Amino acid sequence: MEEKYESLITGIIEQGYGLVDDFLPAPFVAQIRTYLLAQKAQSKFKTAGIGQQAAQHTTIRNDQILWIEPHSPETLEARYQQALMGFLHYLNHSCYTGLRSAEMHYAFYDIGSFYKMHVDRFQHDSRRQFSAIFYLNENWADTDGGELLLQLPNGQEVKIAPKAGRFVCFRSHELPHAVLPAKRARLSITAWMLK
Ligand SMILES: O=C(O)CCC(=O)C(=O)O
Ligand SMILES: [Fe+2]
Repeated sequence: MEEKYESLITGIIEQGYGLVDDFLPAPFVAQIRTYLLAQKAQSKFKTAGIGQQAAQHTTIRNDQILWIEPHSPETLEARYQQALMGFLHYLNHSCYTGLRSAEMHYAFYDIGSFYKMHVDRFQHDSRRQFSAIFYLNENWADTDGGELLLQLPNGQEVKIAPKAGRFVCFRSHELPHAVLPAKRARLSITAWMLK
């Protein structure tokens, strides 16, 4: 994993975001995707909100989410948490980031769902330091939309397709970003590393 962690950090420092493909092996991605869909089928997802009161503003975002509990007893979730915490500890050792924990949820963007331009930090809570998104969508085509749109510090915009196994990370308070409307269901795990 170290090479992947290094490449993520270099990306964050040099261009404002890090991206690696095959963050975890494809069979794992397929399994956790199936698990997500099973949770969805059991109506465990809720329409996402905005801010700490989680008020619903479906003109800003209309995805559905399911929080993953810390230290999950579910093996698949524990494996993802292990990989993410590995990165968190690597960041602390190499960049003195002082991160303590992570919070994360599954996200399900149904056809037509989006999340308008925003930053990930709450107004009165600055604990969120890094945002990290792991995508679970096999055979995502350019025509499927649903890209993550990043507004980079240099003024450029980049569009990132939510392809299975892809992991993207950036500083939560620095980088405005949006999710463009998806033309097919778009599945992911979003995490925040907290101070
Ligand atoms: O799924 C993505 O690509 C980004 C999600 C996001 O910005 C968020 O949940 O805050
Ligand atoms: Fe976000």
